[in-house]
Parts: sequence; C-alpha cells; structure tokens
Amino acid sequence: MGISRSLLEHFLNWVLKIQTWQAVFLVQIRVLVVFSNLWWLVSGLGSMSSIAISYGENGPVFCGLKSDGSHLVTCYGSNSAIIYGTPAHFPFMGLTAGDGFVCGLLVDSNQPYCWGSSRYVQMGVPQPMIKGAEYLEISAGDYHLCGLREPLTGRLRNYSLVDCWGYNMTRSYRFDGQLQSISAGSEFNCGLFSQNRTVFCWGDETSSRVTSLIPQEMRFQKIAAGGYHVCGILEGANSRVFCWGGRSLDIEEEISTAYTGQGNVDSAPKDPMLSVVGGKFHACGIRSSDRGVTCWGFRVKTSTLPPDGIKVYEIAAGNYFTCGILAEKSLLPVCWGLGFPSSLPLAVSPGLCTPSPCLPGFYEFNHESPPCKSLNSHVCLPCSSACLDDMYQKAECTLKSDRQCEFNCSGCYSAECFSNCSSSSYANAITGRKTERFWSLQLPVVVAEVAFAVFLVSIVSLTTILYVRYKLRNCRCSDKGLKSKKGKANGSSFQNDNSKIRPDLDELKIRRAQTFTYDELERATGGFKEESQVGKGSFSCVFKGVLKDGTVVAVKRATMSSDMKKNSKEFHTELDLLSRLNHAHLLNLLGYCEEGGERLLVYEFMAHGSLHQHLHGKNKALKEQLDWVRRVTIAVQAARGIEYLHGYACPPVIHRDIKSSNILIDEEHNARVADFGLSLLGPADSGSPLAEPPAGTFGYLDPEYYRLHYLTTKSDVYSFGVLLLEILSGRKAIDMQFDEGNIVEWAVPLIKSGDISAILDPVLKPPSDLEALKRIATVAYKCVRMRGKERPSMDKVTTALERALAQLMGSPCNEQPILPTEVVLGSSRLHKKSSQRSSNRSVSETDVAEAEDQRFEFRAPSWITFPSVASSQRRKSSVSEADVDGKNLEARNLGSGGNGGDGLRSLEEEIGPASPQENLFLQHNF
Ligand SMILES: Nc1ncnc2c1ncn2[C@@H]1O[C@H](COP(=O)(O)OP(=O)(O)OP(=O)(O)O)[C@@H](O)[C@H]1O
Repeated sequence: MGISRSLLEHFLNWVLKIQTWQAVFLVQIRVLVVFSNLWWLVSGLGSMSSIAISYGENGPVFCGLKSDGSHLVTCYGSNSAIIYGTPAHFPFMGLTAGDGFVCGLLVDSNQPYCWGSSRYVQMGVPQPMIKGAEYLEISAGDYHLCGLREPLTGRLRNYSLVDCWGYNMTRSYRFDGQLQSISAGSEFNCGLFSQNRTVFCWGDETSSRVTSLIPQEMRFQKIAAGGYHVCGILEGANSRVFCWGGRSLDIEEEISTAYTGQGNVDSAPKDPMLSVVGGKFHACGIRSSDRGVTCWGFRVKTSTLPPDGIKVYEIAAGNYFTCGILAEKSLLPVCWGLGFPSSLPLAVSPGLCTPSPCLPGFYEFNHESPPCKSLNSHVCLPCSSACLDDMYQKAECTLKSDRQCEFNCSGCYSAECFSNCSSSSYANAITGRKTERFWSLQLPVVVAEVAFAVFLVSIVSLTTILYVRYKLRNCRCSDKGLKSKKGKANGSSFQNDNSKIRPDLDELKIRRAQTFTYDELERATGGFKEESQVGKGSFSCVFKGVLKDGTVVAVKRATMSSDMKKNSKEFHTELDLLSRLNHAHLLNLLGYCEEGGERLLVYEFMAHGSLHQHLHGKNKALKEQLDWVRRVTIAVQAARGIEYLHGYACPPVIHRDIKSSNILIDEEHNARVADFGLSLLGPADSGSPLAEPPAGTFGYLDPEYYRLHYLTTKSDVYSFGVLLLEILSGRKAIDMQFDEGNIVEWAVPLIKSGDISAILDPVLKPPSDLEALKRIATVAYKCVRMRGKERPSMDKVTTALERALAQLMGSPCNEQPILPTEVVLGSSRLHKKSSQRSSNRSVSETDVAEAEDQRFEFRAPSWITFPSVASSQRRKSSVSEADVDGKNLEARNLGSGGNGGDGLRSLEEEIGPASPQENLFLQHNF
C-alpha cells in the first residue's frame, strides 16, 4: 500500500509537471512560428549602462538612473545593503553591478563609487584609488570591478589603462593600443580596441576559455561579457552577434542538468542586433528590426519568458533574470527570468548621456523631461535597421528620431500586421479574404505542431516513468523488511520540500523523539530565562535545561521572527532529519514540542559548547586547551559524522551548513555535528538543480553550489575544508581584520607553496614533526577546490585525517595516549550513557568488540543504514572518480615544481599503504 500510494503521488507530480511543461512548450512553439525565435530567457552581468542588476545570495536588485535627467540613482529589490546604501544625492554617469553590489561612475569626479555588501569590492570609492585618476567606463564581474581610464595623453597616448579591484584582480593593467570599452564577466574582463576593433580578454579563473577562444580575426562594434562567455555585435552591415567561451568547460555538463536550452550560448541567432547583454549562462539582444528581445543559451527551468511583443531601448542582465526599459513614454523597466517581479514602478533613463552630438547611425532620445543634466549632453540611441518583412520604411532615421516603419497591408503575413491593418478602412474591405488566407496557411502548421507536441510529450512521459522506476530501484538501504519505507523516500529525487518526506516521518518521530509540552520545557529552563541561554543562531536561541528526571538538555527555541514560514521549515527539517539519523557524531535529538506558535527541539546537552566558541571565543585558555591532537580528533569525528550523512544515510543527507558553530563538543570532548535546519535529502549522484537560492553560511558556502545552484555532497566537503583550515589556523572563515579576509584565499596559496607553518595557529606550539599537519592542510586544500568533482569524497577525507591523527599521536605504543579509542572515533560511544564511559580507560580489543556489540544492540530500528564498516574496509572500497581526478591534477602540480611536493601529495598517496607503525595503530584503534 505504502509503495503504491507513494508511487501514485510521484506519478501524479510528474504528470502535473509534464502538463505544465507541455503548456509552456505549446506556447513556445506558437511563439516560435509567429514571432521567429523569441523564446529564450536570459540573465547576466555586463558593461556600464543606465541600468544595472545585482544578484547574489542576498537577492536581486535593479538599479537605474532616473528618467528626469537628474542622474540620480534609484534601486528596487531585496538586498537591503544595496537598497539602504544607495547614495540618494550623488549624480552618476552610468551604473554596473556584480554579486551583492552596485557601482556608479560619479559625474563629479569620474571615479567609481560602490555600495552593497560585497566582501571583495570595497564600498565607497574602491581603494587603492590613484589620485586624480578619471574613468571613462566601469564594469563589474561577480566579485570585482574594473574601470577604463580616460584616454592617456603624452607619451602614453597609445596605451590604455584599466584598474581593477576585488577578488584576485586588484591591480592596474596596461594595454598597447586604445580601448574603446570594457566588459566584465564572472571572473574575467574583456576590452574592445578602438582602432582595429578586436577584442582582448584576461583573467578567466573559471577555465571557460573565453581568453583562448577570442576570435582574433573578427571586428566588433561592441561587446558584452556574461558569466563564462562573451558576445559581441560584429562590424558591418549585418550587425550579427558572435559569442564565444563557456563551451569547453565541464561547467557545460553541469548547467545542462540545471538549465534547459537548445544549443549553447555561443549559438547566437542570425538577426541583426542593436545591443547585447550577457547573463550567467545566456545572452540577450535587442533586435535591430523591431527592438524586440531575443535570448539564447541556457534557461533556468522555472524562469519566466520575456513578455510577448515588447520593444525595449536598453537591456541589462543579472545572473538569472533580465530587465529591459520599455521603448515607450513610461520608460518603465520590465523583467523576466527567475525570482524577480516582472514590472517595476520606477521610470529610468534609456541610455547614458554623452557630451558630444550623436554620431551617424544614432538618434537623440527625446522625452518630456530632458534625460541629461547638461543641455549639451544627449542620450544617443542606435537607429533601428530595416523594417520587418511585412512593413515598409516610412521615414529614415534622423538625428531626432528613429526610422519609422508601417505595415504593408497588402502583404500581411504576421498576426500583428493583420490586427493592425484590420482597423483601417482598407483592411475592412479585405479582412475576410485575408483571414481566410491566413488560416489556410497556418492551419496545417498548427496541426503539425500539436501532433509533434503530443508525440514529444509521450516520449518524455515514457522516459520519465522509466527514470523514476530506475531511481526507485537505485537506492538500496540495508534491511529488506524496510524496503517499503525506502521506496517512498527514494522516489524523491532531491527533497527540499519537507512536506514530501513528512508522511514517513510522523511514524518515525513518534518512535524516536519524545514529545514535550511547552510547560515542561518552560519549567526545565526556568522560564527560558536569560541565564539559561547558551547560544543563539539566526533563527533560534538555545537554552540549557534540566528535565524532571534530571537529564540535562539543550532546548532550541525558534525565535519569533517575521519569517515564521522559514522558522517552521527549518524546525521541521531538523526534526525530520534527526528523527531518522543516528550516529555517534551527530547531535542526538531527544524530543520536540510544537504548540501554537512555539517550536522547540530538545537535544542532548553539549557541555563544552561549540568548536567556534573554543577557537574564536574571548577565552584564550579555552583555545590553548584545544591542542593539536584534540583539534585533529574533533576534525576526524566531525568528518565521520558527515561521512555517515553522505555515505550511509539512505537517501544521503547534505547538511549544507557545516561550520565551527555547528560542531558541538560533549562532556568528553567528542565532536558532534549539529543543526540540520538547512539539510536536504537526495541521492549523492543527483544531477538535479535546486530551484531555491543557495543557503548556508558566508565563508563556508561552496562557490560552485552558490554559482550553479548545483548541490551535491561535495558542497559539504567544501565547507568541511574551510572548517579544517579554521582548526589548523585558529582563524575565522571570514575575518576582515586581516588583509586576506577569506580563509581559503589566504591559506590555499601558502599550502600550495609548502609553507604550512605560516598557517598554523600561533597560539599553539607547532608539533615537532609537521608531517601530520601537512597532510591535514593538504586535505583541506583539496576539499576547497573550486570544482566539486575535484574534491575528495568524505570517506576519503576521513581516512586521510585518521591517518594524520595516527601520525600526530606518534606511535601506537605512545607512552601517554592522549585520547582513548572511543574518543578518537567515538563509534562505540553510540547510545551509551556518558557516565558509563571513562575518558582515561585504555581500550583492549575485547572492549572494542563489546562496544561494537552494544552499538548493534542499541541501533535504532530505522531504515537508515548504519556505519558498521571498519575504517580499513572503507578505505579499500572508496576510490571515487573525484579522487582519481584529484590525483591527476596533483600529478600535474607536482610535475611543475618540487617545492611543497610533500604538502601536495595526492589524496590517493595520502591513504596509500600505511607504515608498519601506522598499521599497528590503525588495527589497534579502528
Ligand atoms: N545541544 C547543545 N548543547 C549545548 N550548546 C548548544 C547546543 N546546541 C546549540 N548550542 C549552542 O547554541 C549555539 C546556537 O546554535 P544554533 O544551532 O541555534 O545556531 P548556529 O548554528 O550557531 O547559527 P545558525 O542557526 O545561524 O546557523 C551554538 O553555536 C552552540 O554554541
């Protein structure tokens, strides 16, 4: 019954999705036939304009120069740092925006001024700023800003200077030749030379090959960089667009699962274009014939299409949505894509003001209020080219107005033309005949479209059903008898909707977690008094309490915030997950209470608080107490907890918020992974994207997940890598008191250069042999690789850390074993009362066996499988693709220089044959 109900639900879900998709598809086909190729969506980054779009984890923002000629900026969106930081009284020449920030070119000083919340681009006038430097244009990438200096004079007149600030780019670049304009992509920049109209790009941390694929022989009128590609409008009469980059990357594979789209962003349409903008994985252009919008490239599945038949003066793109300024009196922006309102209530300027008269090919924009402050300045818009096929040119483009087209009513074949002409007297006479002719032409097309769509939908349905069945078979949990439950869970390819997992859980909750009344918990915590509060998170406060039976507990109480929905979601996620998970190094949930608006979770109390408190608290003694062995032990234990989530829970769990404040330390200094409020269920190999914006904590957030919304267990690996760096260095993940505020950016180059001691916490004396810490630093460095595929899996990480710990502890016959086995690995601690344990006991093999027995004896009757594999067994079976990749990469790194070779040994080597001493230690302890 369970299986069939669940299957039915899934099937119905799919059918619904297919129907929606079918409807969209049919609309798309119609639009394709009638209005050529108006069906792609965009989003993007780009060059300076009168409008700019910022994106990022704090939400999108649209900013534009007001249409009243004041040059003042107005913004709309959800990133409060940008909205509240908008300088209301500074006039700007133009705007550009990146991830979490917007910059404008100040009218008065010709220098950039930025506002928002970027960690990389300084707010205000970016520093260092060369005194007296003036800029012609500015352009922002994801985490950087570049400015093209005003043309140089004297002996430097044949050079151009571009100054950049932000992630990896703070320096000046000098170019041989004059640059007309610049455009910034995600992590690169391009410039267009004025004389030979060729393009030069530099940067490109993303290996999207924009720099190597530059079409040397092509000449461009203008260029626009997107996330990983560049598009340019070619010189010459046809003004076609050519795009390059973004192709050769494996990124392509990844985006193809997260986005829909025929072809790539480099298959630009043939239509002549007036303007082009680059989105993250797409591009959009304004068609020269009718100022309509055409977009191409990859489209986020759930995003909206550009409104039918709009005409725009200018467009700009964020990462997943695009906005255009309507080519009508209102000058209102209209937006499409993902996660932004479709229309915005602020009239904005359609272009930048230039002090010189408009050149041939441009006309001067006229509006009721002059668009520029100075009467000598003008907004010059490019003239549209030839009219549509069933139109004729009534008037040419002049300095004062664009060319005018009118429908040729005797030769209509577009619906627009028919509807237009039907209002004229001429058309009245021939309407009947024309409509008949129109339908006689269109009917076979419509029938063919419908037949094709039905065929396609059938194929998709069939494939979907086969895929669902395959997926249902794929996730095997251990116990046969539990299959029915697993079937239900497996059906959800990637759960971020907790309601879907709840039916299974109600049962489990009752079985595993006790319900408490609010009164009980209020009594236990002394009325949630301030003195019992032991911690505070974004959505909750944590109190120490004592239950009636004397058990000391931690009670997590959701704060009464405006975002009750989010609170409730996190509460249920945590409750659901903890009810089904069980591991020595995960924080145990004892019960919960949900009464009225109150939501409380009751956990085991962790006497030593969080790792964050130890590493970064004011108490230096606490930090010193955490010596190297303790730190590495905590790392091993936390790694094991995460490894369990990824490898043994079924379906796997992705924690999404691994950080030092979520690693708690119990009475016996064992680490426990806590806080499952953001966790998601999903198969480890899921290729599905997440529709919701990435979540996690700044500094720990996997950049790949953040950029691509593509979540795998490797995102936790990244966060764990940051945690390892934090443990080694004692620095916070983000600490702006240092020049290099981001721990990854600071530590990775040092590790790569083999200078491990430079990153070690100065509070602790370095161990006599640095080898073990070198190994850990190497693991950390591999965990924080930009590409998830190149990061090791958690089981590899655990094994490497275990080996490092063994090495750090000297030898198996260490005179003073610092931590006993159960503390080192903790598995035997599972479900054992702490009082039964002795932290100084030496553990014999019999003890281990007993502990193992106990583990099985007390194992919860959950369908979640349990890690019963010995470390050594796991080691043999865990050669993942990623690690092999990693190995190759390392081999290359090593080949190029011996320095730091040890530090950069591949993980494969890391866990290669153990020395006899290590073997002995491992056999004894693991
Ligand atoms: N079981 C527990 N025992 C003792 N202290 C705890 C326990 N659970 C949480 N804490 C303390 O409360 C703090 C807040 O925990 P919580 O999980 O609510 O938020 P967080 O993870 O720190 O932040 P955020 O929710 O923003 O991610 C922890 O950092 C820790 O110091």
